[in-house]
Amino acid sequence: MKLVIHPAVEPDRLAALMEAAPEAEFENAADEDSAVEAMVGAEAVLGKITPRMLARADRLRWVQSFTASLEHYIFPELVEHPCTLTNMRGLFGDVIADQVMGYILCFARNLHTYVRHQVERRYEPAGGESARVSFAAGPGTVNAMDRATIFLPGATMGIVGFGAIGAEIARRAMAFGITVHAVDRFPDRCPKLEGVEEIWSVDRLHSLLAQSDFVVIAAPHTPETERLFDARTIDAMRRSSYLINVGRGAIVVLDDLVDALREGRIAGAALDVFEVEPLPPDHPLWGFPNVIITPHTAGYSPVVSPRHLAALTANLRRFLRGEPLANVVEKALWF
Ligand SMILES: NC(=O)C1=CN([C@@H]2O[C@H](COP(=O)(O)OP(=O)(O)OC[C@H]3O[C@@H](n4cnc5c(N)ncnc54)[C@H](O)[C@@H]3O)[C@@H](O)[C@H]2O)C=CC1
Ligand SMILES: O=C(O)C(=O)CO
Repeated sequence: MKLVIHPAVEPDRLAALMEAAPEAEFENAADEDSAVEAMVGAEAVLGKITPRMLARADRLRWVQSFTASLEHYIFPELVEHPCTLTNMRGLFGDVIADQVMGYILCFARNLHTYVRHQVERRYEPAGGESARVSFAAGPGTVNAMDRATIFLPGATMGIVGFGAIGAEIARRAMAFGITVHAVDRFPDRCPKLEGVEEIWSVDRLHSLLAQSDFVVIAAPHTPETERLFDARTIDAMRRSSYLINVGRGAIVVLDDLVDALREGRIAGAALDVFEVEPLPPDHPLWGFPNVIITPHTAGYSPVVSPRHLAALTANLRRFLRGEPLANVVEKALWF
């Protein structure tokens, strides 16, 4: 059986795939032209298939993407084609959830502000010296402390997209005492997690936003989620709440977010993904002290590469044995 890998993987990865499927013939295609050449007779593509590759396919039955998200993979002919498409959902849940809790702890305890202060050798409470607490100073000072911090066991989180990542975020948030709600395209298919208040359908997004101190986007970029967080949606959030996006950049309209931040219509944001990546150096988002920017690295961890290879080889074995594949996606939902 012939399989095309595109783009080509490292020799150690190829060796692991060959070991998992000694009976298969692998074409580790260095570029699109060689991948197109190799498509005749190929029954599977591991990685990215392009329209030119698909046009040459005569025996294709399976495409396994190397990523969880599919917006750069999917095109009309692939949606129409009878091959099965599988993705890499589920590899990143715990890793990305740790990063989300990192953002939340920064906002709750002002750690991002103190890191900036440290660069300036500035020994001062977030919110200025007037926010320093002295219990001898009488009423009012405690209010200043209240304004500068968030007590997590009293906080609420709204998760948009309650899949593998969303569920792990919820698990950690609940361990900090945060009350968690969510919306999802398919509430009935979501992981069942004790303690999560409710998982609503997406038509209740605005109710979710109205009651959340932290709004976390962990959904894919699909036609339904593209530009979902525009000015109208952002305005449904509380003025005191923070927007966190670890899903995909195209879900949040950055110009609208910048306007909301400028006008104090939300408290801040933490973003790992952007409409345009890399985020240009002159983008206004860089200038906000209440914004944390990470360069699409929320999924980085030493555990991810071994998990990726294990998921790939496991699905490859299933395919060769004719067993049902893991992480089959409904192509039409993505286009
Ligand atoms: N920042 C990063 O480095 C990474 C980001 N991601 C992003 O996270 C996304 C989710 O990954 P997983 O949790 O592993 O996938 P998953 O498939 O387990 O979860 C996605 C969830 O979003 C839901 N969903 C789909 N359309 C929706 C909509 N219109 N509104 C609300 N929910 C909707 C799905 O029903 C599903 O429950 C990926 O598609 C990718 O875009 C994934 C890996 C790394
Ligand atoms: O797999 C994905 O979708 C990613 O974003 C990996 O970083």
